[in-house]
Amino acid sequence: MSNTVIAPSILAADFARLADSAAAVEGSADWLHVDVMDYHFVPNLTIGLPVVQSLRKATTLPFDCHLMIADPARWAAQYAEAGAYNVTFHAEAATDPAAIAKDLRAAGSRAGLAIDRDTPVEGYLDLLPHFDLLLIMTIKAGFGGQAFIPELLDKVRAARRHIDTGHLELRIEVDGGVAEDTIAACAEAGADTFVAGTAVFGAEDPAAAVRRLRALANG
Ligand SMILES: O=C(CO)[C@@H](O)[C@H](O)COP(=O)(O)O
Repeated sequence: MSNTVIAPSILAADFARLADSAAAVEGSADWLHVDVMDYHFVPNLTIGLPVVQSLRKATTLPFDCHLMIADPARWAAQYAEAGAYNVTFHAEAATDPAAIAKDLRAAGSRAGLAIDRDTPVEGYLDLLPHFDLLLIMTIKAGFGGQAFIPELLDKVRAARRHIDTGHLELRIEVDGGVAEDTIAACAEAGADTFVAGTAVFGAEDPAAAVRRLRALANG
């Protein structure tokens, strides 16, 4: 059975019709990726806890919340309490990532650690046993629709080696510019979890786009 997870990013959806956008990929997607940006950690502002709480009631898809926020120690567990399946925060914004991961698990979600474009992954590999997912950005965090940066797959390769050698149970997620022409390279590098915004919600048929991405990831 395939281990592949496809997580459409609602950043590329119509924000006036978020529930309809979620419904469009129910049955084809595995998770719904929810980008939370606070205009401090990144220069963009999207949605926060009240929207996540409301949207949680509107779809059965598990939420993969990606917190691009300056103070994850203060907010992350509240997304778990709001019903997120997975909550990922940025290594660059955390003074004690393992403590936040512990809080997330105690609050009932899985814990994810995100590494932005300019952050080497090596300094965080020893923390991975505290996490369920490692998100490696394949763009600079902050905006959808950017061009995929293939050089960043070296971080995926390094993380995959470390995870497999250490027999760790951890997903590797890639996010940014993941599309039909880039997803196979991400899978080959060792990613098993794929965020795609424009490639899904920019397509005429989002569910068909998810199916195509899954087929390409699975080779
Ligand atoms: O976290 C982010 C942006 O910072 C992403 O989740 C984007 O939403 C990906 O969008 P596409 O590159 O797939 O359009």
